[in-house]
Parts: sequence; structure tokens; C-alpha cells
Amino acid sequence: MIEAVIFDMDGVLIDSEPIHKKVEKRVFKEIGANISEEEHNSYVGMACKDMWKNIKEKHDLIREFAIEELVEMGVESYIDYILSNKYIEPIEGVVELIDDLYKKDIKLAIASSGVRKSVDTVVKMFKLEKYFKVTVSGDDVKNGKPSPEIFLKAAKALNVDPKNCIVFEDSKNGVHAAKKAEMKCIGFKNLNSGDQDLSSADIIINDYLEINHKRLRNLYELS
Ligand SMILES: O=P(O)(O)OC[C@H]1O[C@@H](O)[C@H](O)[C@@H](O)[C@@H]1O
Repeated sequence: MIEAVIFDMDGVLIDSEPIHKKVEKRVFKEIGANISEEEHNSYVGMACKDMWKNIKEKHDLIREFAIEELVEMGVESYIDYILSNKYIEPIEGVVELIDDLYKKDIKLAIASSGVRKSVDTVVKMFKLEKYFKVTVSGDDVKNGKPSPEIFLKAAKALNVDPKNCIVFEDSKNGVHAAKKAEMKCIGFKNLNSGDQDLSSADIIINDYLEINHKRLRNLYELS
């Protein structure tokens, strides 16, 4: 039975992976790091600090930069970008889905690898406060996606059994995190989130119009 639905943020609520990538590419250039598109794609869905930790281990050139410094360089530009682009809207159909679930008394949360400030900015910008009393950011966990910690923390805050949660995710790292948390996972194929292998998800959708409360319930009946 469904007790809760947990939404990833970047690439699921807001089409922001291209913004992250743009900002990160600028930082790569500034510090002289040569990161291939394939390597960059493998970090989608990870907390910024984990991405930089991985890059530091692989690329000698950026040893001199502290992780906190690298995180800071990207985060501020991301927030400035979304705040100064007032036309940015939620991904089509997602707010209608959230509203429908809310009206059916399904508990809701956001679990995003983004920093706390980014999560709060997006929730406020899209006026989602009413729906999401629980939000867990990358700053709130020790181990980011693909570790299941962020989803387990959200389930705990909602006071629900992880097995009764459904997660919406657009990245390979996020889908793995959800499945390790023993939750159902709907892979949202967002072409702007790069080439993401969502094959571990229970179902994959291309559009929120493909999903509704009834189809979510069916996920449990089929298993
Ligand atoms: O978990 P979410 O909301 O998809 O967040 C993912 C993003 O979180 C950010 O902090 C990273 O810098 C991005 O590169 C990453 O893709």
C-alpha cells in the first residue's frame, strides 16, 4: 500500500540538470579540470560535495582546492541563475500530480542531493510549501545518493515504512539509492538530465501524464 511519495528535485520537479552542468563546466574551466561528458554524467544526482570528492581523487590538477571552496563556487551561481530567470517553471504535469496525491492524503517529501539553500529556494519559488512539510537535502545526510540514507531519512521524518514509499527519480544514482532503500521507484526519463540508465526502476515514464494515483497503486498490486 502507498503511504508516501518522495520526489527527487533536480530533473524531477525543476528541469535544472542543464543549469547544474553549465555552472559546473564553468568551474571545471576556471580550475583547469578536464572532465569528459561521460564522467560528468556519472555524477548527476550526486551531492555536489561527493562529485568534487570523486573528481579530486581522479584528477591531480585540482588537489589544491578544498572541497568546500569548490562546492561554494557552483552553488551560488546555481541559485543566482534560477532566481534571476523568473520564467523557470516546474516540469509540466508534476504540480498537478503532487496536488492529486496531496488531496488523496498521501504523505509527500522531497529528497534532493542539492544543498539546503537550493532546496528551500526551489520550494519557495514554485510555492510548494503546502505540499512538502518534509524536505531532506544533501546537507542533511552523511552519505549522499547512491546511498539510500537520504530516502530512509525522508521516510523516517514522514513516519512511514520505506517499503510503502514510491520515489520519483531521473538519475541512475537516485534510482539506485531508492532501490537500496527498498522503495518502489519510478524512473522519470528526462532527456535534459543526460544519458541516465534508469533500468533498475520499477517503471520508467517519459511524461507525468502517464502516471496517476491509480497507476501508483497498481505498482503494489503487481509485486
Ligand atoms: O538529488 P537531485 O535533486 O537530483 O540533485 C542533484 C544535483 O545536486 C547538486 O547538488 C549537484 O551539484 C548536481 O550536479 C546534481 O545533479
